[in-house]
Amino acid sequence: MVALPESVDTGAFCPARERYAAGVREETDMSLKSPKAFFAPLAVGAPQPLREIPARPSRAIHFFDPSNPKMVDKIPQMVGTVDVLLGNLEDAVKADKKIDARNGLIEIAKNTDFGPTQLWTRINSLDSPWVLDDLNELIPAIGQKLDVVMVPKVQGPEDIHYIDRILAQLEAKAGITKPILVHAILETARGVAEVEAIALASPRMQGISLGPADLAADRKMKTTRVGGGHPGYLVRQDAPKGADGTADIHAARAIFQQDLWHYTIAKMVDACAAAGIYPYYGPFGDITDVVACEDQFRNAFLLGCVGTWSLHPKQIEIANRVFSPSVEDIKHARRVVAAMGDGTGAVMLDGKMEDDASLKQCLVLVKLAEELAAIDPALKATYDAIEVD
Ligand SMILES: CC(C)(COP(=O)(O)OP(=O)(O)OC[C@H]1O[C@@H](n2cnc3c(N)ncnc32)[C@H](O)[C@@H]1OP(=O)(O)O)[C@@H](O)C(=O)NCCC(=O)NCCSC(=O)C[C@H](O)C(=O)O
Ligand SMILES: [Mg+2]
Repeated sequence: MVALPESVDTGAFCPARERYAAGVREETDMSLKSPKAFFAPLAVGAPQPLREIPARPSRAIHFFDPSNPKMVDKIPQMVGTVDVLLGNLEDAVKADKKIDARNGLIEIAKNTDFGPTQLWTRINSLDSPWVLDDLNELIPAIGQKLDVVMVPKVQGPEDIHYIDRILAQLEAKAGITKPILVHAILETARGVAEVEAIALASPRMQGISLGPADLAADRKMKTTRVGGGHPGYLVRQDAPKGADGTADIHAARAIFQQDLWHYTIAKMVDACAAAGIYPYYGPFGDITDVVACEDQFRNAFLLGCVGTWSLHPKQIEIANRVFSPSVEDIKHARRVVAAMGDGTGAVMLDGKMEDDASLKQCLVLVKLAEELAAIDPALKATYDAIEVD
């Protein structure tokens, strides 16, 4: 039993202090060196870290500015139509609105029943004058309702360790019973180089999103956009031979625009999959080009991402559709599952060989469809109506 020092204020009830006073020290491990210590709470009285990140649907992480009354008005009616509502405190919120945004988020969180919709926030960057107050004020006020804290401009695992410890201290002080998860944005060159270490930095790590705009600036790419492609990043078809046998470089040739983000998304997906956490595409800034937005989202879905950001209400429907397996995919997946019986061996289906590896891919889709159907009644009805021939 450890007695509290005389100097400690024993006024208001504080669960962490009570536990500390009772000598509950063995639950934490300050060394952080052994694999066992990885799952120890980082502050006495903080909730036990999760051993597995729950697979909660998060097709669209919808950004809103809690200092913008027009956006705030729309939040209650968005509950249930989007998987994640994210109160953004960082970029896109004007400097003189930072405090309003933080207070606005606290108000919305307190006064809204989020039902099946998750509540996330994006805090200010770790080098900003606002981040410490963001955490100090949000966690005691609404920590029990916050599912995930998104951390921008993460450079390496040390940034996650820093947030991890502060969250544990604040959770303990506020008596929060479920651990708040952490999501990193991949938007610095060093962050990309360290993505595997970031993904493994804490049991709180829920996932990682691509931040193409800041990443482009940090890498000194020569683009001026928020995500999406670029017409100059292309491959051109070979020139046909001219009459003199040399290449006719002026002949009409097909050009194929390439994906600027393929390498980074693939690297992020591998890091997340290896760590058991979830990868996301980020923002698509051309709000009017819903077609290219859908293409970018679909590329990310096919590569392994589970969701994306939506910046405008019109992007929510696109994300929900693209990040839900199609009827055709589920129909095919169920046929393969049925045809593969106990899952071993190989069979022919429509002229194609199916084996345990293609079965496993099909099971990824079937499992995702089940998870989405559990929270989306319209999608459930669609999937239930599928008839497998
Ligand atoms: C992009 C916007 C600035 C567009 O806003 P606006 O011009 O007002 O659009 P509309 O007139 O079409 O809006 C119609 C109504 O819908 C409301 N609205 C708009 N956006 C939202 C929203 N996100 N959530 C809720 N409601 C919204 C408008 O207020 C209109 O209402 P009304 O007048 O009553 O009909 C704007 O959409 C916006 O600011 N979006 C969020 C931008 C954002 O969060 N950016 C930060 C994320 S991207 C980033 O940070 C980059 C990344 O980190 C990286 O590095 O890559
Ligand atoms: Mg950014």
